[in-house]
Amino acid sequence: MANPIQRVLLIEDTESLAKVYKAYLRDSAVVVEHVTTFADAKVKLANQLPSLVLLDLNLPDHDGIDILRMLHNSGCTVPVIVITAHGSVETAVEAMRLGAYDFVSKPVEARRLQVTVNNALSFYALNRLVDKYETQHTRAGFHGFVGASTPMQAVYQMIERSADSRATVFVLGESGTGKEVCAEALHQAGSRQGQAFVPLNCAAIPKELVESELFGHIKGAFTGAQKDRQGCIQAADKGTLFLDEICEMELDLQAKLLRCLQSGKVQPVGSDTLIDVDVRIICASNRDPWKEVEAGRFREDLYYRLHVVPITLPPLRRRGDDVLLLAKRFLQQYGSEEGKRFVGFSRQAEWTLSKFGWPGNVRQLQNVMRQLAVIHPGGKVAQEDLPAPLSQVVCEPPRDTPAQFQWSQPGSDSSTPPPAPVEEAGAPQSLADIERQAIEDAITRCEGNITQAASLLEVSPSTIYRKMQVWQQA
Ligand SMILES: Nc1ncnc2c1ncn2[C@@H]1O[C@H](COP(=O)(O)OP(=O)(O)OP(=O)(O)O)[C@@H](O)[C@H]1O
Repeated sequence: MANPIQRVLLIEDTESLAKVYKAYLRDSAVVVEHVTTFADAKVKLANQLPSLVLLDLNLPDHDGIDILRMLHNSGCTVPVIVITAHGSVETAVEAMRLGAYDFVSKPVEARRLQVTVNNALSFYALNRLVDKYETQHTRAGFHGFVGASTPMQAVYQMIERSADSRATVFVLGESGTGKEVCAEALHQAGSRQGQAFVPLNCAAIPKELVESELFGHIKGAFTGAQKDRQGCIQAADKGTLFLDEICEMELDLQAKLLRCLQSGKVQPVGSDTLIDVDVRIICASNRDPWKEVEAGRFREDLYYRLHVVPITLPPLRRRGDDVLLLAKRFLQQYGSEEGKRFVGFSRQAEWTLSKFGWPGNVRQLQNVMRQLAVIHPGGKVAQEDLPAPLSQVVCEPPRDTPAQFQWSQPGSDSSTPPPAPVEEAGAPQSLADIERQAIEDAITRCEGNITQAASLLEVSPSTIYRKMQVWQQA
């Protein structure tokens, strides 16, 4: 297909020079439209954007740099080549700052003009192609993420858009959905990527030590503080601090964190000195932070300071075919670590994987695949090869009726379907019911020990406690 005609808008108040430039560009396969004033240029640009603007800064009715400023402020990516007789360094710098593609001093040589115009047009065409490709292309992964589902495309876009900002991102999502992966992606996709990424899990550290972990301490600040120690905030200076499980932070510490964020200064425990820091904060929680505010466990002022850009990670059960994409990727990875080659799953195994509720999300899927890679000899994985809790699921591939699951009774042989016909099996269960049943079953099997049940299901105990709280309130 022939290339479309490229339109060049020439903004030049001297008619004779305009004629010269048009002559120079005669062989460049462009149509040159010429205006002599700022006002006419504005009208032309408002009617139709050209492929390129050739701009003389010295116009009779206005400073030409304002054309550049106008295009820049509107986010327009049309390349602008600035031509001026008054080629001062300041003007050149200002023009470049406003996004000018090139800066050409008068008298303009024919070859110089032809080369810069042709280069700018190719550059612009390429940029448009990349933009088109990026918006149309569905990504099967992004930084540490694997996933091509629509909800994950929205997550990738949010990460891309907020990566370069200093605004705090609050990552929300159930346990194991990839909140830390998201924080790292935000760091890697942004301009702080070469600097430190410091994660701090506020729930994993004894409460009395969190303050010193965050702000650092000086020697003698408390018993056991034998030397000065830098905290995470200082360690993340110029980079990113990831505060995981932020809702677990004590209220008095929340107040100190807020002061630090507002002042941009950190005060180590036991010290009078305030130290300047430049840190981008990303925080995460698997609780709803606003509910924590309402319950009086999270400061409202800190909530507003942190909850600037929320990114919610969908649970794995809402990611459609991503389950299989992830399962295959993990199995391949762990299989090759075990020196085995896997060729995928049987149809029924795929169906079970994709219809299972995955209460522990990607982390649980990861662990199931790791287990499979160890216990399975390699090749194709069948339904009966799937480890617990999937092995306990009797599933029936869909016919005309909705998908259905049952937990097999103790003593039954899951490797020998045939699955019960839908009518005999009772009413179809929702995913929430299946998840509840799985959790209750695990708790019974572990004789009420929540920690053991959590480890059996590959989720954190707090996930189970949270679910139980929801059931009690229902
Ligand atoms: N989309 C994904 N692609 C590949 N790996 C993933 C994805 N999501 C999560 N993971 C992996 O799953 C595991 C759990 O992820 P991560 O720790 O980020 O979850 P989390 O939401 O922070 O969990 P928690 O709330 O329990 O802290 C990690 O090993 C991570 O690498």
